[in-house]
Formats: sequence, C-alpha cells, structure tokens
Amino acid sequence: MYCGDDVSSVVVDIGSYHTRAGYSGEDCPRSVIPSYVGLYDSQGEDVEMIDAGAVSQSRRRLITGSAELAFKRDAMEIQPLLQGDGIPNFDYLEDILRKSLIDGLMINPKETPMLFTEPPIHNKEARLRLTEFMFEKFQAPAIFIGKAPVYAAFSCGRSTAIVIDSGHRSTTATPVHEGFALQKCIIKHDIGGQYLTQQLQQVLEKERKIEIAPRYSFKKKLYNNNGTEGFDIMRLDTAGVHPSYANWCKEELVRDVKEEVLYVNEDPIDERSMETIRSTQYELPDGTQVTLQSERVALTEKLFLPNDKLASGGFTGIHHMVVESIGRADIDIRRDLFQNIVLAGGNTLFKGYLERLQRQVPEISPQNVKVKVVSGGGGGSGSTSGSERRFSSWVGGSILSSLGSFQQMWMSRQEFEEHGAIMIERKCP
Ligand SMILES: Nc1ncnc2c1ncn2[C@@H]1O[C@H](COP(=O)(O)OP(=O)(O)OP(=O)(O)O)[C@@H](O)[C@H]1O
Repeated sequence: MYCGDDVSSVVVDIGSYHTRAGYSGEDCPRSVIPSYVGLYDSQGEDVEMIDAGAVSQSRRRLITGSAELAFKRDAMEIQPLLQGDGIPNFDYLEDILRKSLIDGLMINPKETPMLFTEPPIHNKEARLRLTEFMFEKFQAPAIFIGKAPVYAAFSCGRSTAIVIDSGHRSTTATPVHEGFALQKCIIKHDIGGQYLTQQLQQVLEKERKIEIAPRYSFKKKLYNNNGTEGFDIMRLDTAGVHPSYANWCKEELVRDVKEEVLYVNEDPIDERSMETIRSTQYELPDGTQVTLQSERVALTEKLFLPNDKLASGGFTGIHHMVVESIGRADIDIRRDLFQNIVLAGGNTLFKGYLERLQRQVPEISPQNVKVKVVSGGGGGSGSTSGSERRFSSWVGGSILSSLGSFQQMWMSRQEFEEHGAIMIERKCP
C-alpha cells in the first residue's frame, strides 16, 4: 500500500491527439499538449551549446509541446506518440511526460502518485510496459491505471452507463457496470475526428483545388494605398520542410475549419435537403476564403451512415454502435444503459451531435425503453453544451484520485518491485 505523507497526486490522460495532465481534484487539466514529437538533426545547435573543443554531435533531437512544434525547423519530422494500438517508442512518451509533468505541472515525478487512463479494451502487455516505464524511468512512488470510459461515466456521477468516446482516431462504445468496463460488449471503430479532418482536406484540396498554405509558407506584408489597407502575401521557400511536418501543419488548419464550420444535422438528411443548408465562410491564415455549404453537414453525416471502407469493418453508424453494444450486455442492465448514454471525447463536440443520437437511438431500440443521452465531463445531467466533454475521462480520474477512500488503491513502486506484474491486475482491475 502507498503510504506517502503527501497525498497530492496527478492525473494523466494520454490520447492520440492530446496528452492531458493536471492535479487531482481540479476541474480540468492544466497541461494539454499534442501527442506528437518533432525529430530533427541537432548538429548545428549542439555545436553552439557545448563548449569549444567538445566533440560535435550529430544526433536526432526530440521536441514536444505546441509552441515548439509550431516553430518550423529544417527537415523536422513529425511522429505520433500512439501508433496502432500502442506506444512504439517510449522515448517519445518520456519527452511528452517530462513536458507535461515537469514543465507544465512543475511536479517532481519521484514524489507524486500518478493516475493514468487507458483505452477500454484490456491490454495487459500495454499496462505492464507503462508500469515498468513509470517506475524505472520516472521513479514514480505509486501509480494507478484505469479505463477511460469508467472515468468518463464517473465525471457525470454515474457508475453504470454506456460511454460513447469519440476522439481523434477512433470511437468506442463501452458499457460500464458498477465501475467496471464490460469487456465483451465493447465495440470500437476507426472513425474519429481525424477521419473527418482528412475527408474535409480532400474536399478542399482535391475537389475545390484550394491551396492550404501553412503559416510557415508565407509572409504577410501590410500595405496602405492612399488609406486603403490590405495584405500582400509573399510565398517563402519551403524546400527543406519534411513532408510529415507539412501534412501535420495542413491538417491542423483543416481541423480548425472543421471545428468552426461543421455541425451535425439533428435529423438524417439527404442530398437534396443538403442544398438548403446555409453557407458559411472561413478565412485561412493567408487570406484565402473557403465557402462551405452542403459539406457542413454532409461530412458529419458519415458518422451515422454505414461505411465498409473503414479498416475496422462493419461500421453502421454511431447509433447502431450504441444499440449493438447494449445488446451484448446482460439483459438486466440494458434498461439502465439506455437511460445513461454518456458522450465523451472531442469528436462528439459538434453542435447537434447529442441531439442526433437522442433522436436516432430510440428509433432502433426496443419498444418501451427510455433513452437518455448526456454529456460527460461534469457538464451535469442532461447538459447539451459541455466542452468539458473532451476532458471527461481526465475529470473522472481527477474526482476518483482525490477521494480519501481511493488513497489505499495506489500501486506503490515497492509493491510492484516485490510482487511483479501480478500486482497490476490485483490493484488496477
Ligand atoms: N469543438 C469541436 N468540434 C468538433 N470536433 C472537435 C472539437 N474539439 C475537438 N474536436 C476534435 O476532437 C478530436 C480530439 O478529440 P480528443 O481530444 O478526445 O482525442 P484524443 O483523446 O486525444 O484521441 P483518442 O481518443 O483517439 O485517443 C480532434 O479530431 C478534434 O478535431
């Protein structure tokens, strides 16, 4: 059992888009940084930094953090922290955690218990690797690992719910019963915010032939012609930019367009009705105007339509994921699950998303069953706004780890060193 003097702890939620970290008991994470690293050849920098006479080093330097990644460096490559189902390179995680915990939260990891979220599908190997890494590399005094959807349910005061967590790369439906994620009922599909961003990017670049110019690729110069002000755009040489960095920057611009302009129509909508959608304009950083009309709903409509092109196969729409997942649960708890559909993750933040599920789930649910969709993240029962939703797993972890009764749940480094991997499953069921 962990018996440290200081029970202040931190919560870390590692997502495929962002890594969120903050103090237990607080309402939202204080550090939210991209789950990406930049890699570049640091030879020139090292020569400047080290004493004259020291051997010049040629090695790949790793950087993390929004501001650092926004600064273009020649041939800097961008790599995601999460690939496939795991973390292929723990050096990336080390850098991201140092940035979050030491620079962001200013804590000493050797003295601070840390609660981690993990994806709902149980992965013993991934938990073991994370545990070993945190105890060996960071010398953490104690950690705890728990399922993200369980925390998302806690974040809105529920221990039984079905959590629809739609983030950057995927969407999962996870029934949670009395604080446990029901493994056999989980449904996961490779559709999330990144899919919609990429679809929108295709529309803009391939269909509309719009050039998406990242901020590093031009300079704006203010002119004043007899009182008329405007900007001249000067294109810059981008020959040294690594393709992965160029793509990442473009995707970031399109992501912003997507978040600002797209929404979910409250009812299913056909192509003809889409013609009546009000058009809206968005100005890209170089001044290019983008006008979107039917695409504003056509792209998000894909979340509710069958799609057999996804790698996960057999996607029939988010509402079907809800009903199918509940259908796999014990019959005694299905009614409870239908009444507690909790939304979590950034990709559920589109205007109209909650209302659309609230409308479509009952259409395919058993008769006489009451359906209620709520927002995770402490937005309160029935909250329909709740940008807290994108932090809901973090918020649930924050609530749990600040409870007095939780303090005996931590898995200490000593316990792990004495008993090994078996301790993880015992302490973090
Ligand atoms: N207001 C918004 N409207 C629409 N989409 C949004 C909004 N805010 C964030 N998103 C999208 O949500 C996604 C990120 O969600 P989230 O932060 O939950 O992901 P993550 O937890 O890092 O990823 P994952 O769950 O795949 O591990 C991005 O694709 C982003 O564009």
